[in-house]
Amino acid sequence: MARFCCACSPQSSPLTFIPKSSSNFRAFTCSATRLLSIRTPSRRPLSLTATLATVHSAEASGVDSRDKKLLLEVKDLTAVISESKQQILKGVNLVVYEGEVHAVMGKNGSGKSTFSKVLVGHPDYEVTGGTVVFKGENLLDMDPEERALAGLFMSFQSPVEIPGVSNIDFLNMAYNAQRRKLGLPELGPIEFYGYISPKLDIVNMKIDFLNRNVNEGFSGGERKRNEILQLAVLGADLAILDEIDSGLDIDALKDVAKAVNGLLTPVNSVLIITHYLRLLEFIKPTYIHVMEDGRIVKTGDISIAKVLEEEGYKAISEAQL
Ligand SMILES: Nc1ncnc2c1ncn2[C@@H]1O[C@H](COP(=O)(O)OP(=O)(O)OP(=O)(O)O)[C@@H](O)[C@H]1O
Repeated sequence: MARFCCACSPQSSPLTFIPKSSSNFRAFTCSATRLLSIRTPSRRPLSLTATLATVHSAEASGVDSRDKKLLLEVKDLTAVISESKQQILKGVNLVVYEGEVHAVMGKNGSGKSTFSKVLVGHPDYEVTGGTVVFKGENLLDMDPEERALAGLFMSFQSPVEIPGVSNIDFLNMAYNAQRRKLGLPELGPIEFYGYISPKLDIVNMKIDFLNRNVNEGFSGGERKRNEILQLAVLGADLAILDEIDSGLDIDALKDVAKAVNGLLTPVNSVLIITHYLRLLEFIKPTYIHVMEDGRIVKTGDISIAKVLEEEGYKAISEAQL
């Protein structure tokens, strides 16, 4: 089933709801506007060298990749900022199979969000090299809407507000746009209410949030829950969650992690961008990648996050020597 992240007007085809720039989340690219991861020498774990090897995901697990279906394959991806032509991604390689949870960690400014935005086709960035294959198709050939319809969902680091549009109307439109594309009948307001109501429990959100304008006046934590609600409504083969844990209190973090875990199936995958081990203790990642200066420089298991938490990124750099 094809899935996507957000949609626009009831008349328009479903469109990926992409903020124009990180600093101006009220500007959108589509007709949505109208709508509205070591060491210190003495403490280095024995297994560290193996853990920190830069390896292909399947090789890292020892799992025979023939048993799993390939979902996403990124090879030598390079990208620049469209306006300035400054290179941010300098050759990203990543392989995601169905049912896997990948976490991308890395210092501020290492390129994590840029990588995820490039995957969903954000216009702020221009791909200058490499390939991205998603479910056997060339992702880079698709516009953002097609990427969403192909099953890519992204929750942004700073979810946008949509003044004048209620959450339930927005989600209903998005869901119906998806159904139209699939040749399915649309759900009217009452049917959609029946569909979405149980999903509120997944993210522990009160029903009142459905009638409020999208993200308007929402606290940071409420915005993040709302993002996961969108994911629960629309579904995704690959959900990219950019710092879904930022600004969450402990209970909210657990709720969001539980919701994400509840949405995981053997055939879909999650790419989580995070700075903290605490989220990864709730959503157990299959692999952790460390991004540095626009490249994934390390791949391994949860122990990477543990070492990072204790010793910081210096440990990663030292381990490379
Ligand atoms: N649209 C843009 N315009 C100007 N600079 C940009 C733009 N997008 C990204 N950058 C720059 O690219 C670099 C990587 O940014 P990015 O947001 O991808 O980092 P990050 O690893 O996600 O950081 P953080 O952990 O702080 O969220 C940063 O130096 C950032 O300032």
